[in-house]
This record gives sequence, structure tokens and C-alpha cells, in this order.
Amino acid sequence: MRIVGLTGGIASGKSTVSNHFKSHGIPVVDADVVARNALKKGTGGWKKVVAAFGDEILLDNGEVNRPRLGQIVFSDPDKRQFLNRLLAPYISYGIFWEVFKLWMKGYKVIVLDVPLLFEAKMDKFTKPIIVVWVDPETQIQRLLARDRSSEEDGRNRVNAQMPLDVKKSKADIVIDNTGSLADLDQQFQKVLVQVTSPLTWNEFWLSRQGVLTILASITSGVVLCVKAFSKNCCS
Ligand SMILES: CC(C)(COP(=O)(O)OP(=O)(O)OC[C@H]1O[C@@H](n2cnc3c(N)ncnc32)[C@H](O)[C@@H]1O)[C@@H](O)C(=O)NCCC(=O)NCCS
Ligand SMILES: Nc1ncnc2c1ncn2[C@@H]1O[C@H](COP(=O)(O)OP(=O)(O)OP(=O)(O)O)[C@@H](O)[C@H]1O
Repeated sequence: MRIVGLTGGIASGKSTVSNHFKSHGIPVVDADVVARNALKKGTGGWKKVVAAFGDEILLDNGEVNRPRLGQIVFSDPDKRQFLNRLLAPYISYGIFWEVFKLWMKGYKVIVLDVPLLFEAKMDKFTKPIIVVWVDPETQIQRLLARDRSSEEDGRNRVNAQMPLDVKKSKADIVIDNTGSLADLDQQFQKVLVQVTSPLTWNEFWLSRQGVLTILASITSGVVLCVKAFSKNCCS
């Protein structure tokens, strides 16, 4: 199985690229969705976070007030790291489970869309790694236009992540999303060819088909040995 890492900065265009993959039949595990599920009312993550941050981060219906918690953690690195530590086991487990379900379905290529792929050291499980890069001014403009947040909030969120240029230097493939959506689409077509190239042997052995091939070979080997042994010993 090929697990492609997709990362970048906040509002750099990861979800836009993810949607391109999905429309070509390549499944995407979205870490933001997993993280949202890990913080739903009544879950283990929710209980830990409420115990740590108090009732003031809750809405009247008991769900977490995400913008409120965001304001707290994106303006305070210690609180952000604390939140990351509380949620990390739930997010890792959630991602693992989603990958496992896709493996069981027999997918050979999947994409992991993880904003904090490098920060959370999950890059070691993915190859190739695609970084969606955008120039800093365009990034902040798109972020403010999409989230309608204050400039201070937006800049806090950008500064909470590893600089995009550092992520770019760690990438196997860089998509420059500073231009138009048509530019992005053109780059994506080339990336799609790379990502869907034939699996390496290692990737094949990690796929469901590879594991079934190994099991079938072992089973037939054992059957042949047993047959040969019983023929020799009884003749
Ligand atoms: C603080 C929370 C409640 C704010 O929720 P909100 O709905 O406003 O933002 P959302 O979850 O949609 O995240 C938007 C973007 O913010 C960035 N981001 C989210 N969490 C973090 C973080 N801990 N550090 C740096 N950037 C982050 C990502 O680029 C993400 O795509 C939420 O982001 C959260 O629970 N974060 C901690 C979990 C986490 O690490 N998520 C990232 C998955 S790898
Ligand atoms: N090439 C582009 N031209 C214009 N707008 C774009 C382009 N690419 C993305 N956008 C817009 O920029 C915003 C951010 O893009 P997107 O949501 O894909 O980023 P993201 O990296 O997934 O963000 P997050 O980290 O918050 O999940 C969206 O409103 C999207 O529609």
C-alpha cells in the first residue's frame, strides 16, 4: 500500500488538493475530520479537554466551542502543546483506524491529509510527501477570506505551525498554490501521474493483495510439504 502524505500550512490549499484526489477515486484520510470526531461531546478526548480547560470552552449544548478553544490555544504555545498532547493518542488511533479500513477494502494508494504531518512526526509513515505551498501574503488573504477571522487570529494560526518554507524543504513533491485554481489543476495532473505509478515491491507487500499473496504462498508451501512428507513416509 502506498500512503501518500499531504500537508502544508493552514489555508494553503490541502483540502482543495484532497478534493482533486477524491474526484479521481483516491481515498483521503483527513486528520482535521478525525480531530473533530476526537473532540465530540462525550468522547474520551472531550472529557480530557474539558477537565483540562474547564467548562468555559463549552457551548450550551455541551459541545466544545471550537472558535473559543482556538483563540485560547493559538495565542498561547504552552496551552496549544498541552491540547496537542491530550488529543494526540485519539487522533493517531483515529487515523490508524481509517487507514486500516481502507487497507481492508483493498485500496493500493491512499492519501493522508495531515496539517501537522511533520510536527507530529507522522512523515515517517508516508511516501511520497506532498507539500502544498503558497506565498505568505496569499496564505493570510485566503485564510481571512475563508474564516472571516481577525488578522491577529489568522496570523496566530499561521505562526502556530512549522514555517511553510521548512515544510517545502522536506517535501518529495511541492505544489505551488499561489496561482489560480487552473494553475493548481495543471500541477495536480502531473502529481497524479507520480502518485498512481506502479507500486514498488515494498508497497505491494504492504497492500492487502500482497499480504494475501504471502499467505497463499505459505499455505500452498505447507500443503506441498505435508503431501511430500506423507508420500515419502508411507511408500
Ligand atoms: C483548536 C481547535 C478546536 C480549533 O478548531 P477550528 O474549528 O477553529 O479549526 P480546525 O480544527 O478546522 O483547524 C483548522 C486548521 O488549523 C490548524 N491547526 C489545528 N490544530 C492545530 C494545532 N494544534 N497546531 C497548529 N495548527 C493547528 C490546521 O491547519 C487545521 O487545518 C482545533 O483546531 C483542534 O482541536 N486542534 C487540536 C487538534 C489538532 O492537532 N488538529 C490538527 C490535526 S493534525
Ligand atoms: N488556487 C486557488 N485560488 C484561489 N483560492 C484558492 C485556491 N486554492 C485554495 N483556495 C481557497 O483558499 C481557501 C483555503 O484552501 P483550503 O481550504 O483548501 O486550505 P487547507 O490547506 O485545506 O486549509 P486548512 O489547513 O485550514 O484545512 C479556501 O477558501 C479555498 O477555496
